Amino acid sequence: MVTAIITAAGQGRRMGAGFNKVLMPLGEHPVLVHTLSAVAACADVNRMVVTAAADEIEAVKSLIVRQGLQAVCQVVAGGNERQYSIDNALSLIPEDEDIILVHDGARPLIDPQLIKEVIAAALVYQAAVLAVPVKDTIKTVNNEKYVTDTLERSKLWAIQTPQAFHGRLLKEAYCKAKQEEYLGTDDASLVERIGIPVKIVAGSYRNIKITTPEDLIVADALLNAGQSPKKEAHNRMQSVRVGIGYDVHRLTTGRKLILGGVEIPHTHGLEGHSDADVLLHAIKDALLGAAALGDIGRHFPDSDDQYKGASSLALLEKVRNILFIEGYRIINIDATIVAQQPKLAPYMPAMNINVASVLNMGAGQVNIKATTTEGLGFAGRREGIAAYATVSIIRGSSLL
Ligand SMILES: Nc1ccn([C@@H]2O[C@H](COP(=O)(O)OP(=O)(O)OP(=O)(O)O)[C@@H](O)[C@H]2O)c(=O)n1
Ligand SMILES: C[C@](O)(CO)[C@H](O)COP(=O)(O)O
Repeated sequence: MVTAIITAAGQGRRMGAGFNKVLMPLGEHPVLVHTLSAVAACADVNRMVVTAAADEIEAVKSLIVRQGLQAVCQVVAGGNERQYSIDNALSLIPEDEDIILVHDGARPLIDPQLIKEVIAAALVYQAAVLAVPVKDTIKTVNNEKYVTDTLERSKLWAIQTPQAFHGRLLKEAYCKAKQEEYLGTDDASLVERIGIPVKIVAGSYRNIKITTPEDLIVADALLNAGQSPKKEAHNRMQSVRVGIGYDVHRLTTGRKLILGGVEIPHTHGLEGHSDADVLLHAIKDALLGAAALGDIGRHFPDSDDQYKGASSLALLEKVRNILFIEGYRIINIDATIVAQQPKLAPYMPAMNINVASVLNMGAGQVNIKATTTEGLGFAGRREGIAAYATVSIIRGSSLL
């Protein structure tokens, strides 16, 4: 289960509007409504806990009801600092929650796909945050306003929210910070203090935090510009890449024949360390290849017992997460199975659905086909089955 804490209990002092900036209008709705809608649009988030100032709880509850989110959204009173608000929210979340995600109510332009990516990264790395490379030169300055140091920009990233963590880990980090009276400006800094490495996931320059009055103007302009592919592409350095995968497994008796995650009745099955799903192996190699991330042997070595008999569909999901973490989305997959027997046509639709659903793709983005070799070669002699796959992926576009 994934719970998202949405922080909305601030006062908006730097905005200087005299009331909470997350309740200020942006386009047709208050800032907080944009944020809640974006988080609710991420299918990987199961429920939300929203922090609200004691005297704004009713206002926040009514926004939640207006959005029809009351079944999945709880409201909790905030504290004097962002960190204390989150501490209150944590007390409503079960000890064994898989992932707890924290997102600023004041970041209304978050792309639901980026929420998905940071959750996927947290599942793999325990702790993950969205971030973008800084654009300005950053210097440290002393109390007399003299520069004391110029930091090396290539190593500097501006940290955003959402930030996602294994549930127990975030609770432990908050507990330690409380005991030691440490006050951080983000959640990852609390986790860093207990010695856990935090993984960076490429964020977006659109994901601004509404803090001062000009931020509202910028957010309004970005909202009006919508999901302009040109702007988003420019911001996230769009690039399309292709990959190829090829695999062969020997046919043998006493094994199941599994292709595209579908068990196919046959006299023979494929030999292998995992379930030997030759089609999914070719697709995974193509995906990793397109992202220049090696191959399945590197990520899931057959010398490792945890992959003995492993489901290739489960490993395909891991490959998807690896690509998400690197900021890639999959455009399309085309694959061919080379098998003399059995006849595979009746099983193609089920294979197509399996691949598309695990990779969060539409059925029309995946094409699986099969051919015989007219009796020629190892496939023709029914000694083995081969599969070829080509894929294209894109980085830096929210179009898919
Ligand atoms: N005690 C607090 C302080 C902040 N927040 C929330 O945390 C997010 C980030 O905080 P910030 O931008 O600092 O908001 P404010 O505290 O409202 O702004 P300011 O610091 O200018 O007063 C905001 O969504 C804010 O509502 C919160 O839930 N509880
Ligand atoms: C968590 C955060 O949004 C990461 O950039 C930021 O640190 C919040 O700071 P704030 O002063 O509470 O706005």
